[in-house]
Amino acid sequence: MPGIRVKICGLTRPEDVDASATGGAAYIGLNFFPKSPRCVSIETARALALRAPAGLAKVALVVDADDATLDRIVAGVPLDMLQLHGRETPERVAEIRARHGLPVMKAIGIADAADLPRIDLYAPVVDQLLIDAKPPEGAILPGGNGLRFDWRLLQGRKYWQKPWMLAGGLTPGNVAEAVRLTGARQVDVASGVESAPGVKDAALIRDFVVAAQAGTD
Ligand SMILES: O=C(O)c1ccccc1N[C@@H]1O[C@H](COP(=O)(O)O)[C@@H](O)[C@H]1O
Repeated sequence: MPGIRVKICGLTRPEDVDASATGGAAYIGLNFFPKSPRCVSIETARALALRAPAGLAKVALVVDADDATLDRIVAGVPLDMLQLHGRETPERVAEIRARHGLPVMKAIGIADAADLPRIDLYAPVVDQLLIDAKPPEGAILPGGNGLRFDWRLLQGRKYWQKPWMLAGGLTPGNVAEAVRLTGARQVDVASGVESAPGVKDAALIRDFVVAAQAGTD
């Protein structure tokens, strides 16, 4: 069975790119949400993206970004995908995908079974789905909170119309169990591989990728 693909999200420093590449990540996430401790400027994101070796996909994370913001990001940073992590409607997702010519991944927040139909709602208009924990009411960040949801909600549901990633509160200590329970073939992590908010830890990145692979054994 092919290996699991890992996304390390919210890189802020050149050494984070190196750690993600040597650790075996398939994607890196560059965060443009101003309220996040992981937010980077376009200039920093460009430098990080240019440092990534061939084969390491660069994903821009945005939250309800307007066209002008997206235009600046796409013009300034070499990217492979856009991650929409706000309240973008399916119509807005389709519009962004058509305007920028990049694959789009939409984050869907899950708290309980009532949230699952939203996955099918977005599947027709995206290239990938990101199934994340729903943020608590009033949270400042719509993701990156280190919160998990009940992975059993995805048991027996491992196929959707599009490729998907599991996210939300994943750590080197729990990712193998998450992969086993959900059947995920791709996983995404932000806070679970940090020593402090916005500061990635190379050893945790390495441990996370190893543990994610172990979940497929
Ligand atoms: O990481 C952030 O700061 C962030 C901010 C706004 C939206 C999404 C964000 N991160 C994404 O959320 C998931 C889950 O994060 P965590 O692993 O629970 O900390 C993460 O994989 C990012 O894609």
